[in-house]
Amino acid sequence: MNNGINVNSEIGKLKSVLLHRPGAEVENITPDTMHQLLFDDIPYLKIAQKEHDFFAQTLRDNGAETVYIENLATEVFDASSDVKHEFLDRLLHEAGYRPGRTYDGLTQYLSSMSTKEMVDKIYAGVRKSEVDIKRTALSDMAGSDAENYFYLNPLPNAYFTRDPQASMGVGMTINKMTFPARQPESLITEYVMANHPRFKDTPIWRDRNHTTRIEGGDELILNKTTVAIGVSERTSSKTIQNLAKELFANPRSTFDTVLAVEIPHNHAMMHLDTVFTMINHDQFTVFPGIMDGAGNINVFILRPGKDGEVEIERLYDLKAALKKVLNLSELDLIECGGGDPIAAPREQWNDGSNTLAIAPGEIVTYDRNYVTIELLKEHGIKVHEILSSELGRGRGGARCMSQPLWREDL
Ligand SMILES: NC(=[NH2+])NCCC[C@H](N)C(=O)O
Repeated sequence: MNNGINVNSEIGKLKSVLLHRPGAEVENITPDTMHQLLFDDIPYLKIAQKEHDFFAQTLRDNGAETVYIENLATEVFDASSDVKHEFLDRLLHEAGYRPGRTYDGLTQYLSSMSTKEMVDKIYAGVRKSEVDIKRTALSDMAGSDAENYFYLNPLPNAYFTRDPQASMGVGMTINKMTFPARQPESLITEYVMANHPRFKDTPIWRDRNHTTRIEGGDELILNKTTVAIGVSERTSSKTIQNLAKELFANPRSTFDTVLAVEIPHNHAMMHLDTVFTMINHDQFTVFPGIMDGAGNINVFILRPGKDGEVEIERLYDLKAALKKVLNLSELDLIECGGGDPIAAPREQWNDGSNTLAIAPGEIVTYDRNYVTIELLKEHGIKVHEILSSELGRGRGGARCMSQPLWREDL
């Protein structure tokens, strides 16, 4: 076991990774709620679990320890009932409950379970019909509260462990998520990071108690000194500048360059890693749809400036910007779907650009994106294919489903 965090690249050999096995929460999606829950369909849970287990086994077979966030949270709450009760209080507060009949009823209900059952229940969601709370207010009977079947909504996106936090060097960002559907996920991270002995003394570069947003799918570690961050539907430019300031100033951080990449703001490309991933020292996957007709895209290089300020250089060419920050004379951008006008968007939609590097030039990716896979192989990449019928319905691939905790340094 490797204690703490060590992630100084996207491609160093993967030694330890944080996962969440999809559970009952996935069966608490309905056609009425799926869009608000950020899903495009309702996965078949039994198959989604099989596919997820296959993914996890692939990572273990290749030398990575798989750590499940639900187990870390259970360990934390088992170790201290004070921490457990403080967490429940925060969770209920953030869901809008204040001490009173519903708050007390939910606290009692959740505390009566074993800790593991409680954690699983928090992911699954708590239905109104399963708790005995007298409901007498008008809002219980009329309006949108009455229409909602849940006291606590399910967290079906939790198997995309990439997003609520991001390992960066020896530290982490714990993220303020954009949509309410995902906000409790990073509260769980906060409690794990603050209380699990495994992460004692881990620096938190930025916590979730902010109004501006960032998500892990936008945070890519290019090397020990450089991160790329998407300006996206989920991550704001303000957050990026503030985080850059913190990374440049904090003596425990090794980062002195942030590359901000502006991508279209829409659901199919909600994070940078849905359109761009690093797979080798000088090789990347990229979805051509992020550039305009002339091949341009807004990229910004942020570096330490005078008096603790951040200096910003604007460029319009992703390749040129990457060469500059990585100090490379050549690099290989491999287009999703080979850049074909039909195959590229189809495979991007199914996370063809969302690859997880487990070593330099060696990746894990969904089997269904065969056009991209062929091309990757032609470019010398070693590909481990994983099953993808159900998992992809939540719009995330191998990178989204994994949060590296430890990579070997290059
Ligand atoms: N790193 C990623 N690209 N994660 C994908 C997350 C997908 C999830 N349904 C969401 O919308 O939040």
